[in-house]
Amino acid sequence: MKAGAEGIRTIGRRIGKMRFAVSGGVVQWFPGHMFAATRVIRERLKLADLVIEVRDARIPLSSANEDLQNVLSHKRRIIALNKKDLANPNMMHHWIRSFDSKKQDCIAVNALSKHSVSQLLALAELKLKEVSSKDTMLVMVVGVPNVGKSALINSIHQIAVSRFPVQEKIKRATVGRLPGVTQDIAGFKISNRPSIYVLDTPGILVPRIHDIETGLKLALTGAVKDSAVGEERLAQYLLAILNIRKTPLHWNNLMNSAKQSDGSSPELVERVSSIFGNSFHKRRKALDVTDIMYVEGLVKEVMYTLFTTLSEYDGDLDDDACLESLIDIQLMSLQKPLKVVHKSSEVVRTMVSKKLLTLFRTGKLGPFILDDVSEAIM
Ligand SMILES: Nc1nc2c(ncn2[C@@H]2O[C@H](COP(=O)(O)OP(=O)(O)OP(=O)(O)O)[C@@H](O)[C@H]2O)c(=O)[nH]1
Repeated sequence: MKAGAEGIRTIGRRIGKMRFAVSGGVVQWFPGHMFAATRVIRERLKLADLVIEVRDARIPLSSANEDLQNVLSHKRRIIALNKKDLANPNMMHHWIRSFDSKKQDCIAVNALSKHSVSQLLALAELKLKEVSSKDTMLVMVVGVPNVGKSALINSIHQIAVSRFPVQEKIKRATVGRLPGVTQDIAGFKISNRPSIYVLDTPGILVPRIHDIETGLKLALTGAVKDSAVGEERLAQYLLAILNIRKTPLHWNNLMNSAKQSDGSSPELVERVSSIFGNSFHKRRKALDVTDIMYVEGLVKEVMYTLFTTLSEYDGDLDDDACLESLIDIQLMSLQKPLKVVHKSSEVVRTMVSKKLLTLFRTGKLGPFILDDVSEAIM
């Protein structure tokens, strides 16, 4: 196996030209309601004293909405890089520094953690108090689909209720010139003197897909529906990234023990035990072979399969055709650890792809950041 050292940007350019990427054309997925929502957001933004723009920490650049960047950059704005638990912390550090250097407030958050969301709210309060002497201020949450806006609003709601048990929701005058579009704006109170309210309905922005790679990234992280791209194409993209970055080679802690594995289902407990050593037996007793152990074993098997297929591959990975052939081998080899059984190889590839995507999206394959910080613009 040979592969040159490549930066993420070069990887992106290269992948964008590969057969699986080009074959389906540029990713397009713009449900009509999103365009209407963007119009409403533009109107509402006029009322907001501060905007929390939620982006996916795994794609800090690709999850921005370009159409509104002009408007947003003239507002007081905090960029919340959400799902930080799924993002590589070292690379995240570089991203935060990059935003800082452009005087853009930015914070990495986990919308599912109240502690993390409290930190975001503290920053929002600080920013508002610094610059405004108004008695009542409004914070608006916006972001492209699936970045965690609702999860964030839910956590904010819980924090708001714990601070102000009897929540007074505020009402504002009709917003927007369009008939039938949201008449009132309601929010959760998070602070007194000044009164700060966070609008309870997040704004959904249309992601801007300029190239194939951006589309694939948005789909891989869930901002664009899988069906707009196709699961297999997405899995091929994911495998291309993993192989070019040589990520499976870093999973080498599994190498020795898992070599004895044969991949058959009844052997799972023994194989997992060989990977985890004695600690597995202790945990297994305590948990009585729970689903968690099953998934952990499965993940280790997947990692080991990707590790062996990559390390044993003797083609030149700088060559696109070789990389594609490795990806093909891997998609078929993953059938066993992912326990996919079907007569049709097409169905097998789709099912393997779906399961692999789930592992990636739930962070089971480790934390990632797919965007290149050197391309950062706001
Ligand atoms: N791991 C992780 N998952 C998160 C986080 N925030 C949200 N999620 C998950 O991401 C998925 C999407 O979250 P939502 O809050 O529905 O995202 P949204 O931006 O409101 O999505 P739309 O309604 O499509 O615009 C859900 O499964 C959440 O549980 C986070 O910080 N970490």
